[in-house]
Amino acid sequence: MITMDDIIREGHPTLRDVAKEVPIPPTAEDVALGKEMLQFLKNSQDPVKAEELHLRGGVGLAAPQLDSSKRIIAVHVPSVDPEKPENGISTVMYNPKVLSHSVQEACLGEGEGCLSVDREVPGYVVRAARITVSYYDAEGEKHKIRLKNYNAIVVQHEIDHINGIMFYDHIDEKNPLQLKDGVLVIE
Ligand SMILES: CNC(=O)c1cccc(C)c1Nc1nc(N2CCN(c3ccccc3Cl)CC2)nc(N2CSC[C@H]2C(=O)NC)n1
Ligand code: NI
Repeated sequence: MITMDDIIREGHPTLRDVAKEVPIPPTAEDVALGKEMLQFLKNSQDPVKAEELHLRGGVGLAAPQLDSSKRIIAVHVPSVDPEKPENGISTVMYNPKVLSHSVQEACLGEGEGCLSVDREVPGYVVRAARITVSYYDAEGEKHKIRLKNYNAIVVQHEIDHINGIMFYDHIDEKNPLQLKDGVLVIE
């Protein structure tokens, strides 16, 4: 079971590597890793388990954060509206790829956090508001999905990880809290 001890922190060189594509269909090892990553996110959002296992809450995790330089990400974003479960996303993506994105940009109003960054880094992380992503699932089936708002932000944050990019690389150092016109602020 993955705990915080398995998550490498900023400064560890693997976080800056470009991760390698995994064979499709994924190997049994990569399927097991993906399952563990998703379970970690679910545990991290469960008040009892998070307390018991001292987990920081997360909605996304990338294999490089476990010192495994592979293009595998897990996202478990609960829908804010229980009546619309389809607004959340819970899946493991193998070799995810952003096929296209909106010109429109968006950011989280409260900035971004990362399980590999043990400090608050204030500032807006401006990303595409909508993306079209292709990826393979654990069975090796290809998917092509459109994401928007929070789901799009999270998947972009995790795909950054498999490209060696940290969220604060996107923050404007001079004006971290300045917003260009037209950037959608997601609360
Ligand atoms: C500096 N200000 C901030 O961090 C920040 C500050 C306020 C609000 C937000 C919204 C912020 N931002 C931010 N909050 C999150 N969570 C909110 C808490 N939540 C969670 C925690 C516990 C149980 C269940 C859950 Cl659901 C887990 C997710 N997650 C991310 N990111 C950036 S994209 C990948 C994603 C990630 O999983 N990071 C570990 N950013
Ligand atoms: Ni992160």
